[in-house]
Amino acid sequence: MAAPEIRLCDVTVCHGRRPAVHHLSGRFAPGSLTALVGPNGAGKTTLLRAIAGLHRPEEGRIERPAGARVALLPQQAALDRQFPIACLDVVMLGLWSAVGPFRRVPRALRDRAAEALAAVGLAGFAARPVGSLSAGQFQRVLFARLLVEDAPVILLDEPFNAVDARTAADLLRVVKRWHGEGRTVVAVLHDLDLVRREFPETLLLAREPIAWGPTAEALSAANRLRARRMAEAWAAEAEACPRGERLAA
Ligand SMILES: Nc1ncnc2c1ncn2[C@@H]1O[C@H](COP(=O)(O)OP(=O)(O)OP(=O)(O)O)[C@@H](O)[C@H]1O
Repeated sequence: MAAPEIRLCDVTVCHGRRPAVHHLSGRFAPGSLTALVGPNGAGKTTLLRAIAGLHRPEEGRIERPAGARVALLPQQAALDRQFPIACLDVVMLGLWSAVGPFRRVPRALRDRAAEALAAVGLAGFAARPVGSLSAGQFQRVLFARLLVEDAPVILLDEPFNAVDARTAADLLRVVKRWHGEGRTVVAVLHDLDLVRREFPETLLLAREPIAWGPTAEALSAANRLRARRMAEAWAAEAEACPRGERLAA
């Protein structure tokens, strides 16, 4: 799979006037596997949403080739599961770009969605309402949706949160398969041991970029300390500094 490059050019993303990501530059190389780490409130979710095109940067640019598809796995906590929808229907939501809105899903694609459920260990769950699933089972359904979406760029927001060790190991295998297929994968993670073991690249963010590169270097003790200090020092009411001011500094 030919994954596109994603380039961030001096990107600042705000909520209101407050920056969640401040003057970030760098690139996700095609086919790279990157952990996005940082303290709570460091801007990780906001950055993923901006890369997915759901939040426009106030300053700077996020460059990717026109038409390059990006799939996003949101945090489970951000999703409402109390609506009457079956597992297979959730998986088929990943087909909307192939099928189009309000169109009947062709048989072959329905079969593909059922195969994706089986691939994440949920064969026989097609008709189960998602409200009846455990957190780990629901995460498997969301991974099945990503499987059918088949995007060259995959963004995962805390993919192993609230799942047990076996589910995490199964889902990690899926992530590694995507990486092996040449897709570009970015995952927000808090488990630094897991990051060191499994993720070759790391972007350490504390609203300001702290480090971006090979994981061992990015997660050095000095960088982690700098990230913690930056997070503690950031005033909640601080506003973004304009680019010109920054360049002059
Ligand atoms: N919808 C919103 N409206 C206003 N402020 C927001 C909104 N979403 C996030 N923020 C603020 O932006 C900052 C970054 O939040 P974000 O969720 O991107 O951080 P995070 O690194 O993903 O945090 P965590 O590790 O806790 O999930 C925080 O100060 C947060 O309060």
